[in-house]
Amino acid sequence: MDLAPTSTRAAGTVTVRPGRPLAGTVRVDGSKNAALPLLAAAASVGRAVRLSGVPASADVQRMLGLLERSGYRVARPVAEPGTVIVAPDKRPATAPDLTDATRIRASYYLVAPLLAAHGQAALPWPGGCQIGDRGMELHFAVYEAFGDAVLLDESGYRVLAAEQSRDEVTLTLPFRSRGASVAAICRAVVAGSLLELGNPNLSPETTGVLAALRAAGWTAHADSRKITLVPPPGVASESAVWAVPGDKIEAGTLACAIAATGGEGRVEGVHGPDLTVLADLLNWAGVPVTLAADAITVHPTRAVSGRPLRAIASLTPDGLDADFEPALMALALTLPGTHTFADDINPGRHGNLLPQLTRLGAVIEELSPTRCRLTGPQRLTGTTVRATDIRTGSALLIAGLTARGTTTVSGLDQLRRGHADLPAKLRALGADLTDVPR
Ligand SMILES: CC(=O)N[C@H]1[C@@H](OP(=O)(O)OP(=O)(O)OC[C@H]2O[C@@H](n3ccc(=O)[nH]c3=O)[C@H](O)[C@@H]2O)O[C@H](CO)[C@@H](O)[C@@H]1O
Ligand SMILES: C=C(OP(=O)(O)O)C(=O)O
Repeated sequence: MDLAPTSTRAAGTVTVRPGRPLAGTVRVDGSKNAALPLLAAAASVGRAVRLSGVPASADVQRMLGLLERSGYRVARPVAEPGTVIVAPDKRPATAPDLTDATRIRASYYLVAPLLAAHGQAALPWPGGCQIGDRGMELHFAVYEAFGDAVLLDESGYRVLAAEQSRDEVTLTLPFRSRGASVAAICRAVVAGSLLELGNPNLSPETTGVLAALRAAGWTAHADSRKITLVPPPGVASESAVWAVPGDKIEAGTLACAIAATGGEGRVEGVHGPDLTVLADLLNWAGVPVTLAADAITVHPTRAVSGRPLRAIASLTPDGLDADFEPALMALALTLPGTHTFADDINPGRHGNLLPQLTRLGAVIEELSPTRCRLTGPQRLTGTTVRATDIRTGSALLIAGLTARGTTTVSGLDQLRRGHADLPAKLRALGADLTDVPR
């Protein structure tokens, strides 16, 4: 069963009009970028895992369909929306058709589950947001460190499992790739190997997988130097119970939207510490926010700070997640001061985002293809714009809330890849958003 990624009834375009400052309380969904690696880890552990908080976003639904076709049973208890139970299934007689793996970046997480089910993984090159050249050579170095063979061609890649699993695998990543770190963790789980991974990614999405494995019997340690993962001494058969954390990017986006309209509100259902870097930036720039264990609150702005926002995406521990940057840019257009932005991780992001904001009248100085500067506040004027990728879509909704007149945002299918329904959450805070029927 392919779990239909996008409802054909869902609007492809939305109109946004400015109105009252956003206010109220809203709850985020589970995080796409946390759910995807947790699903891969669940399929890698070789027993049933009950995962709650699984969002209805299109990429996650597509991943569930891919797992089903890869040899995993995916049950959805009707009485528990958002919960799935992933368990090994009978191995399909024929090689699975995974051509739609090309639609999402995170299809790379399927390698370990496929190796567990079939001894090999044959996948097309991944897709997802078109935000620059998005390599996979670190993933291949990971598999080779486990003794696997990797074969590449124009259409995709094949990983053939090592004949003999290695007791211990040690490798150091050249940079802190989240995808390659999770790939190494899931591969170690399938191989039953002890893993020492140097220079790891320590984003909450990666450490969340380690926490889930700990709950299932693995011993895991992570610091900025390395991740150590030790398999459990025996084979456990009881099912594991994991939860997808609330979406930190959705929470940050909603906080930026509230702040951009000069409103006040509370965004719940998120792990507060995941928003520390964002909250520090907002407070510095004069947007008062407070974090609780499970929420971020945006308070009314009291004084105009004029302090420059510096939103520099980074893979280092405690760095700013690149996916926050577009929403911060839309917010900065309302804040006094000269603000700087950089996303060297996703080199095509600004190439998507800046032309769309410019259509709304934003004046942004491009310092390089990945760095820019703008001085706020700026007066935007509504026009038609396009959500070329998930986070550009989020930024355009925020910008539309502050622009004069009507902003028409098309390409909502992109936005829904990452958020089941971000417009509905904005409406719950009072935003004037209207779906345009297809
Ligand atoms: C599904 C998911 O979680 N996607 C996120 C993930 O994407 P992505 O999978 O790109 O993230 P990684 O952290 O693995 O990679 C960071 C950068 O290094 C590049 N790279 C990575 C591996 C490799 O073998 N070769 C290579 O060149 C990637 O193309 C990317 O430009 O992190 C990005 C940066 O935080 C986020 O914007 C994405 O939302
Ligand atoms: C870039 C993103 O997604 P993906 O890596 O899945 O394309 C994103 O979530 O903003």
